[in-house]
Amino acid sequence: MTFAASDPRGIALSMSDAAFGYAGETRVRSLTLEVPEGAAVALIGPNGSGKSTLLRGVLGLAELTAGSIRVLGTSPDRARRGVGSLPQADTRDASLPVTLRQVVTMGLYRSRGALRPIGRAGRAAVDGSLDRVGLREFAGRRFGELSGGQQQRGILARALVANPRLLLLDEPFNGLDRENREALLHLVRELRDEGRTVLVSTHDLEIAQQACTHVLLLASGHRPGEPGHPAAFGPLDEALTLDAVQHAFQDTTVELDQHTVTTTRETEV
Ligand SMILES: Nc1ncnc2c1ncn2[C@@H]1O[C@H](COP(=O)(O)OP(=O)(O)OP(=O)(O)O)[C@@H](O)[C@H]1O
Repeated sequence: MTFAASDPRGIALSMSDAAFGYAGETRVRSLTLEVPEGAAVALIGPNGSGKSTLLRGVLGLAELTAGSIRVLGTSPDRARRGVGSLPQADTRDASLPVTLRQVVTMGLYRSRGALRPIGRAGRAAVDGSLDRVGLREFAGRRFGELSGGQQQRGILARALVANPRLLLLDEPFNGLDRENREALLHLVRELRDEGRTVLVSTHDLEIAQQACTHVLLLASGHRPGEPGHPAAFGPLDEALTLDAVQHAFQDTTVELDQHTVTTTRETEV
């Protein structure tokens, strides 16, 4: 199924001065943005700037400590059925004795409930999702025996199986070899072309340029422990400027348009 963008396009995600955090403590703040349906947003920022926290906020798993958020026209909790997510690789437990097919099938539980039989349509959705990431032949393998790149694609198949309108991918390119990276870039473009909305966090500006329509650059707080905040948001060619990158990546080296940019930390706050 595709979600062809109507004209004018719907808004998949909006935030108004939103802030997210844990136990009442804000970790990323001042988020005001509208993401049109069918956009692919690269979420870029240094370690600790709040990329994962923001993605968890969209899922309703991090606390909204200020402002407001609407996901697919409703609250994060109500929107969950329409949202697929790929958490960061280090948060997964690959030791469970389950097959790849079982892992992907878990992606259907949210929409059907774990106790209802999956049925023919569900099995077809699982097969389709495995085909999509090129892993159908590995369906019966134990998940923990697959390579890191294959596990990543397996989790992506789990995120896709319930036909989500919004996909949240947390650092999906980390640790991928060139072949897996190209396949994933291709898939992100394909999902976008189908009218789905994608938010993908990455440290890699090249990925943003190759697969995304929009960029949200996050900067760390001015002092250690302060929450991250946006340095820029908008269509890629407007928002991904050297100034914004320098603001976001203070005191680090990044690459933009094949140029290596070394930025220095501002002494003023
Ligand atoms: N579950 C949690 N409970 C409390 N604080 C947390 C939790 N998860 C993250 N944080 C804190 O929130 C801040 C932002 O972390 P977050 O993981 O969102 O950043 P990030 O930009 O995704 O970083 P990275 O690029 O390293 O993954 C950090 O100070 C981190 O210590």
